[in-house]
Amino acid sequence: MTILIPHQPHFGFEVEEKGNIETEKDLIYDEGFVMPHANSFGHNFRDYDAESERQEGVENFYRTNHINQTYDFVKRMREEYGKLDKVEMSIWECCELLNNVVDESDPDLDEPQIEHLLQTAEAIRKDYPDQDWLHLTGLIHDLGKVLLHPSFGELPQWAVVGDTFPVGCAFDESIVHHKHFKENPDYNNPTYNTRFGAYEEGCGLDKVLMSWGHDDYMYLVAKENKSSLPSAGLFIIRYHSFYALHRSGAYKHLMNEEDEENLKWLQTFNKYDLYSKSKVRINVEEVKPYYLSLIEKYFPAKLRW
Ligand SMILES: O[C@H]1[C@H](O)[C@@H](O)[C@H](O)[C@@H](O)[C@H]1O
Ligand SMILES: [Fe+2]
Ligand SMILES: [Fe+2]
Repeated sequence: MTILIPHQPHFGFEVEEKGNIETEKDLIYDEGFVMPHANSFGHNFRDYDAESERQEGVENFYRTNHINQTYDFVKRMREEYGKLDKVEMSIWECCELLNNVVDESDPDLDEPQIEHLLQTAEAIRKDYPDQDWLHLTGLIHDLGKVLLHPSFGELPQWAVVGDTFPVGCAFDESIVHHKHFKENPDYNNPTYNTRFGAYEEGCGLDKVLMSWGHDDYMYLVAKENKSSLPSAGLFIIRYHSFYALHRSGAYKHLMNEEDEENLKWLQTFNKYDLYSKSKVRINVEEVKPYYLSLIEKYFPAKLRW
């Protein structure tokens, strides 16, 4: 089976597809999975200009996010949260904790987070039954949102969720609500506001500081706790909110060869992350044993967060 994206703007990259589907009626396949044409609110997915009350909140979110995510801020957060001295818990305990947090940046989702995690993972599992690492990546990719929880200092939304982007070089125009960067102190700083800024051509994304949030934090948690997920899994977790790259093709000049390889998996993953968002609930108890077995395979029983 293949997930096909209706009315999808150009991706900027060739995405590996497992088949070609041309007409809308073809969107219905094997087990009846239908790619939704609209999100739960009746809008296109990721329509940041749709007029609604929810959008106003989303734009406010991005305004604060764009003003405050500076190079210095990101460095400080990476140092502080890289210590992993806040909590000790298992991956599943974290999934449960996440259920109490709300993501104010997302125009497509108002379901509890655990639903989104399982919807993503289960949709991938149907299409890629043999890639168990990718199922688990689906389950855990958003766990970094626990930073919103009181036991993590209750970080504000703008420091946890939303799309991410590099800091330390110019903010690309393709970033959602780009205009609000004008109020970011780095915007007028000549060290940080050029195409390369603090970086060099082909230096590799690992060298690039990304705006602070749930992606990079969860990557640090997985890496430091010695997860055996393959490099593509860690890359997906770390850059899944980097739409300027994986959707618009910006910042490619900072990538190295390994990034290019991993990006293919990220683009595959993104379809499931985005288009599986729906009101269809997954039976948690039914699928829990399967995911617990994957967690056991790729992670220690308790992790430092
Ligand atoms: O609003 C969403 C949400 O916060 C997702 O978890 C993140 O990965 C997306 O990039 C963002 O647009
Ligand atoms: Fe996310
Ligand atoms: Fe997600």
